[in-house]
Order: sequence, then structure tokens, then C-alpha cells
Amino acid sequence: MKIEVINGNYHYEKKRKRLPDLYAQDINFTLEPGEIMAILGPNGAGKTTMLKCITGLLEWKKGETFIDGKSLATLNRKELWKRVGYVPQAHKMVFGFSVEELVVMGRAPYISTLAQPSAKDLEAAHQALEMVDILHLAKKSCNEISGGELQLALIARTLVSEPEVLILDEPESHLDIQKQIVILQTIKRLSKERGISCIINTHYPNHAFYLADRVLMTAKEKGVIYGKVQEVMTEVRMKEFFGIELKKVIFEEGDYLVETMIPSALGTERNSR
Ligand SMILES: Nc1ncnc2c1ncn2[C@@H]1O[C@H](COP(=O)(O)OP(=O)(O)OP(=O)(O)O)[C@@H](O)[C@H]1O
Repeated sequence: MKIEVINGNYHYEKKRKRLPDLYAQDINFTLEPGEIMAILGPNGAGKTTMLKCITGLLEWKKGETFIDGKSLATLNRKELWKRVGYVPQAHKMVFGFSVEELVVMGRAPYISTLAQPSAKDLEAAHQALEMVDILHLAKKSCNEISGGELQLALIARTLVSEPEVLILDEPESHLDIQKQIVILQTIKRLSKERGISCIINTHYPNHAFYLADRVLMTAKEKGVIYGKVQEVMTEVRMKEFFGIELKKVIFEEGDYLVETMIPSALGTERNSR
């Protein structure tokens, strides 16, 4: 699925006038099927707001989202949500569903109202749980799993509807390093093998380097820049948008290059260990 935003603008009007409005204008990008875009920016820059505007959960104040060339506003919402999987930031929820039930709910677009989930729906749920490595938690209550495990269950719930686009809001934020890798590799595999386009909010530069074909960077007073990873994620741009010195580090690992950015401020004194 191709996603295009043309001249997207949004703002929130703050009730206390002395505070600046959150405002972003002239957001333009095109994401081809199977491409991954990372959105980077400081806390409160408007990354979640942007995801909501892109998917129509919030209205752009100006501008439009196009899906395969058609204005999102003209599309049938139920059909749209069959094709778009949205994984919000995980918050600990207090409800009594099992992990399996939560994931089966992701099949809702395929289950008619009042019908019971079929064996096929359950099988799809188990496959999705296996994909994110938590099939062993299927029968556990969502109240009895960790924040990271809940995050993985929410991702499985989205995968189970077989979306053409995945929109993920900081999917790795509560996960340990091993689970982060499971999620990042799963996202990359889905995009490369099944042509699923992905938009992912992240605070981790190395995750953007690993996953993304394109990067959109935003900070309130700096506006928005969009382009290829190597053009956008430079030390100069990161300083401009995040206000800190970051050193780009690249090392070889077999046939792969690993790229990351490390804050210069986190050094320890020479000879201190
Ligand atoms: N419904 C709303 N009404 C008014 N202001 C809002 C609303 N939702 C969010 N904001 C404000 O807009 C700003 C951007 O919020 P948003 O959640 O989009 O940022 P973010 O970049 O995703 O942040 P983080 O990295 O911390 O998750 C914040 O200052 C927030 O307080």
C-alpha cells in the first residue's frame, strides 16, 4: 500500500495562551509499498499526533493523506482498518481478557457481529503470537503479564488482521534488548517478505538506521524534515533537532554494517575503571 501525505498541517490550541501551540506544517512524504519510515523527534514534538493525523484518527488542519492515490477521507473506515494496523503506545490496562482473547479481537474486521471466532481465527492468533515469541503466554490474563509482554501482545493483535500497513508508536519502548530485536526483525521481515509498509515512531537512532528507508524528523520550533536515512540522520541535524552532540558510529559485523549514534556527553573519565 502506498501512503502519501501532501501539505499536512496540524496544531493544538493550548488553553493557557502563554504556552506555544504545538504546530507542524508542510509535511510531505510518499511511502511506497514495503518501505519503512521512522519518525524521530524529542518528547512532545508531536510524533503520536502525526501518526493519528496520517491514519485519520485526528483530522489534518490542512492537507491530506492519500492511500494508493485515493484521499483517505473518501475511504470506507471499516475497509481502511482492515488494511491498516495501528499499534498504540502500550499502557498497562486493567481488564480480564486472556492474551489469546486480546489477539483474537484483532480479527474483528473478519468476524461478523455476534459471531464466535472460528478455529481459523484462533489459529491466526496463535501464529501471530508465535511471530512475536509469546505463544506460551496465550492463556495468561492481560493483568498478569509485564508491560513489555503486553506490548508484544498488542503487536500480535495487529498482525492477526493481516494489514498492508503497520503503524507503530514506540513499539520497543518497554522491551528488553532481546525482545526489541525480535520486534525489529519481525517488522523488517514483514516489510521485505510481504510488502507491508511501516511507519514507526522511535527514540532509538540505531533502530531507525536498522529499519528505515526514510526518516521524518520533527521538533516543535525546528519544523519537519524528511528524506533518506543518511541525508536526515547526520550529526549536524541531530544536534539541531535534539540539542545534543551525537557521534555517529559504524562498525562491521560479518557481512553487515551496524550504524548507531551515541551521545558524546556519556563518556566516563579515562582510567576511571
Ligand atoms: N488532545 C490534545 N490536546 C491538546 N494537546 C495535546 C493533545 N494531545 C497531545 N497534546 C500535546 O501535544 C504535544 C505533542 O504530543 P505527542 O504525544 O504527539 O508527542 P510525542 O512526540 O509523541 O511525544 P513522546 O515522544 O513523549 O511520546 C504535547 O505537548 C502534548 O501535551
